[in-house]
Amino acid sequence: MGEFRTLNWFFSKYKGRYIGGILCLLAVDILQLVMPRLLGLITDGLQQNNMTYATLGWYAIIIVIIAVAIMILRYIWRLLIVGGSRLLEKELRDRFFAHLTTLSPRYYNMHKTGDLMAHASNDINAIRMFVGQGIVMATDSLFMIIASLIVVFATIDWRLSMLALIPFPLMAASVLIAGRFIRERFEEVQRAFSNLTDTVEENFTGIRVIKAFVQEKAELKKFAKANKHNMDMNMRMVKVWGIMEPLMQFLSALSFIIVLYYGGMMVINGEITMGQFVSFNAYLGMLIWPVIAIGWVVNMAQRGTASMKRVNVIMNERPEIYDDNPADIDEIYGDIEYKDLTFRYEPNLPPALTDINISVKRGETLAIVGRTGSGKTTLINVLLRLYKVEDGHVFIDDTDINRIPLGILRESIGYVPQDNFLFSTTITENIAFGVDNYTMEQVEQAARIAQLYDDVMDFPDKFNTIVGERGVSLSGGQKQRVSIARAIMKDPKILILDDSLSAVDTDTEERILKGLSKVRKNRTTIIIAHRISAVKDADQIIALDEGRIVQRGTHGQLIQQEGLYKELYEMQKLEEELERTQ
Ligand SMILES: Nc1ncnc2c1ncn2[C@@H]1O[C@H](COP(=O)(O)OP(=O)(O)OP(=O)(O)O)[C@@H](O)[C@H]1O
Repeated sequence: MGEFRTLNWFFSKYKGRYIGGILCLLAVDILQLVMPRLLGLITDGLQQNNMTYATLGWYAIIIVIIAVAIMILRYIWRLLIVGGSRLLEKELRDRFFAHLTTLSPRYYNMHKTGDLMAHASNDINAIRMFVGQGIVMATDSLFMIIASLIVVFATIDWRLSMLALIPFPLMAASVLIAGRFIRERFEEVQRAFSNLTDTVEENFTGIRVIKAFVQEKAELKKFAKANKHNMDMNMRMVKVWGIMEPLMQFLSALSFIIVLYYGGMMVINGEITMGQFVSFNAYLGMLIWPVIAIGWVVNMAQRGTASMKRVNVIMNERPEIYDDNPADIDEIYGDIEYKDLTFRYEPNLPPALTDINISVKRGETLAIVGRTGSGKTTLINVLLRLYKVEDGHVFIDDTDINRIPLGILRESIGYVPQDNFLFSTTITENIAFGVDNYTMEQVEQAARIAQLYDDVMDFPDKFNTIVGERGVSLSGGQKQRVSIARAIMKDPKILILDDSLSAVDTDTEERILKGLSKVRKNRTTIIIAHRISAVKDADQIIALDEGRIVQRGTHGQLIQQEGLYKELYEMQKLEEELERTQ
């Protein structure tokens, strides 16, 4: 239960709500306890023939008043406590999500998104159930059990009470045991269902590949298998669930039989009155639910605690990259320097970058070329502080990158990543992502520079066109250009294009680069490209091979040298010629 200490902020914030709720709940319980007693009094009155119409009427009025009070108070505690648990769910999920956004990409490389989603839904649900229903059931059951036992033991007959209680431990134990089975099987059902939805989702996302490889039948088979597994798991669950109610009814019937037989004999022998017999039966009826509930609460508590533990582990994860001793900087200007940088993603992996030395002055353009996997993107990851580098190796404006406040650093960089992620919203919002105040002119201007404007004008809703999920309705080249427009829109001090011109033809590429150079005054630009045409005008070009800089210079200098750059250049010339002759 110590795990729930992390929720202290919540309970102290909503103390009043919980105390009020529990008081109402106890008031309902007390009122409920009065009912059987009234029934007993009425029975005795009727049996002893001393009941008048008027007293009967009074009893009826009292019962109605109690019933109305129970109804109102029950509604209030439900609002307070069940509503409170919904508040907890919301606030906990907000905190959880906010915390996840602070974690670095390395964390996400090591944890599956599906698992994080499961924590955000299933675990937070389990915590909500325990903090809402669990607290209610525990308070309610314990109070009802103790209070009804005291009443029956004290006011009716202790021997009858003892006998009637014989099946109760059996009931609690079977709920507890069955509950464990149910929980296990329920988890299997959830896993089967998430497997089923994963299969469907993957099919929808990959529908083009599936069709192109004529895999519809194979996929149908896979789906049928997942669907059957889902049903089997549900059947296993139904088998345990199905036995619960009949078993409970049987065990409680045993209790009633004991009372009927033994209690009946006591009435015949005059040891208890008819009224006591009737109210005993009513108390017994009231005890059954709390006893069953105790079993449920124990299960709920176990589940809630396990979930709380898992959520706590994630919440205690310290962001690897954060502002520690930040320099007093308001803006950056764009001088970039890498000094003797050797970088590994993980200590046990070979270095992705070795002995890197680069110096770019503000306003200059640096181009990076190299074969796939040579470390180009890694250079950018380090500059964006997406991964941690040691102090003393990467500088912006002569300040160590680790001391530049993250917010300022990332606001000052316009980054067009390799995988152009678009949100399922309008083109305008995709372009203006990350900019709070903007005008349509700015959006249009960014689209013009990115050579996207004409394409957008051809769409029926122009800039209000909604981009389908992950931008399916746009071509690869259009998506790249939306991404470029997004980076331009930020008017950044440093613009980074990571292989962002690969899906456009060379003419468009040239126009984009020209447009960029016009607005590039004092802006440092880094272009990563596979095509020489994209990099030939850069102030300096570096060629990377297996994480090392193997060549550096301008286009003019590099094509004079034997080496990687010239190889790439020759190869591309050959490709172009081949294309022309085809
Ligand atoms: N998150 C990561 N964890 C571990 N290793 C990584 C990670 N990202 C990249 N690497 C490795 O680092 C090396 C350089 O990768 P990088 O992405 O920088 O190459 P690249 O030159 O940008 O390649 P491409 O042109 O294909 O994008 C590769 O060997 C890659 O496997």
